[in-house]
Amino acid sequence: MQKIVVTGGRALEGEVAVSGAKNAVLPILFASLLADGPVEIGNVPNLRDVLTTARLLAELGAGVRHDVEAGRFAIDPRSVRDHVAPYELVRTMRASVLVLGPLLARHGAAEVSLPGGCAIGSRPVDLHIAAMRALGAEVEVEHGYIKARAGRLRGADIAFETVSVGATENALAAATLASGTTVIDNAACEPEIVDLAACLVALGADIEGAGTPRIVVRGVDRLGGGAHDVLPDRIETGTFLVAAAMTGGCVTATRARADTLVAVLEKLQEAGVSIEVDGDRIRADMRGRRPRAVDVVTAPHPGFPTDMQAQLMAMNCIAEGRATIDETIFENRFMHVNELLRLGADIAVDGARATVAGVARLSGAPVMATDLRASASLVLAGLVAEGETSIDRIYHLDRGYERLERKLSALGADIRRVD
Ligand SMILES: CC(=O)N[C@H]1[C@@H](OP(=O)(O)OP(=O)(O)OC[C@H]2O[C@@H](n3ccc(=O)[nH]c3=O)[C@H](O)[C@@H]2O)O[C@H](CO)[C@@H](O)[C@@H]1O
Ligand SMILES: C=C(OP(=O)(O)O)C(=O)O
Repeated sequence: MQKIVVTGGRALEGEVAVSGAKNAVLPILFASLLADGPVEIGNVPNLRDVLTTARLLAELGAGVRHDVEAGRFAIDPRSVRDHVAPYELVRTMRASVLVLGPLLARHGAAEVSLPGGCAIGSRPVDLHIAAMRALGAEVEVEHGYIKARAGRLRGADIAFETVSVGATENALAAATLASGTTVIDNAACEPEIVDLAACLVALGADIEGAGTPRIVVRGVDRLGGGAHDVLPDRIETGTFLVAAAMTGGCVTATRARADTLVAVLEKLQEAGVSIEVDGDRIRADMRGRRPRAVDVVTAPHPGFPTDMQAQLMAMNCIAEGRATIDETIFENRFMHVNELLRLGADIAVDGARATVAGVARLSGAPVMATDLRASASLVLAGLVAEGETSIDRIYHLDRGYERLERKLSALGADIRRVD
């Protein structure tokens, strides 16, 4: 199994180009199933989750061409004949549940394996199912599968009791082909929802309010082919900026979107990082300084993203002072704590709150990645730990970061992937 080996101590300097957002490209690729013409998606990151999505789309019968180097995907959904998303694929990628709405709306049937729990929490799908039912589908859960059937879906009022990114995306996609109008209340406001809506509109959908808690979708009879470029990954961007803050370096993230990560930029400024935004470039300058510890409470957008929590915790581990981190989205998203402790961090966890006291130095050790952002936090800690840190199980990292070790190495890190 591959590992990443980092030797800490180098300040990162230079420019790094941000890839397309994992959490936007996955719902968008699934939503292409709604169209009855070819769909071209650009700025597609080369990630394990994207390859899994391509396999799932191909398994359903879609024509799929993936130009990895150009970051382009061409999908022809007209040849889709199957409507089953099998366990073997779904279990490796929770976002597979996003195939439910598009398949149901376009083909009147979908069987999607329950994604199951994962390291960060139980991750139920009750809100996805309730939304499909509200749109007129019959949905049963049996033998580990969500089995849904419908004639044409009917527009409905859907008020989510909890903000869910995925359930909002499934409801939004399905509603585009429903008869009549759908109003989604308490919708997630993440930038990836806005990007999905922009792609659907490019295919001919009629959507208003994406990015606000109320989305209105007027159903149309068909979606045609079209093209869309995926927005930059705000979590990857944030990870590079934290790397600059932790190593006392100066990094410019290019092809980035500062407006999608305001809460993260504010926290970095509070930690003492000088942030400059110039168009699609974000520069984090921390030369000659050590970060101050900052309190963080994760929340739905525009709050501080749970997907940056582990990285901020890594920063607090070597910051000056003590700070608390409250994880309010997922009940078990502190899997990185035990591994950071192995590197010499001082962290105490009490329920959903971690209290981190900054230490003057971390020391390298073998550690194990448990989930995607936990892996990123261990790489970040490794960048400043004395000696060598080797990170095992990096298939988690490859699910959501494109060639992270190459990008960090280009910024001057001593990091390599080994077999
Ligand atoms: C592919 C993708 O975009 N993944 C992101 C998406 O995950 P995902 O869409 O799975 O996360 P949700 O926004 O749905 O989850 C938010 C909360 O709602 C709960 N919930 C969710 C659905 C449901 O049917 N019932 C229910 O109770 C979850 O357990 C969680 O506590 O948003 C998360 C929160 O920003 C991010 O961490 C993930 O990176
Ligand atoms: C939790 C994440 O992703 P997923 O929902 O795909 O597991 C993430 O991107 O940090």
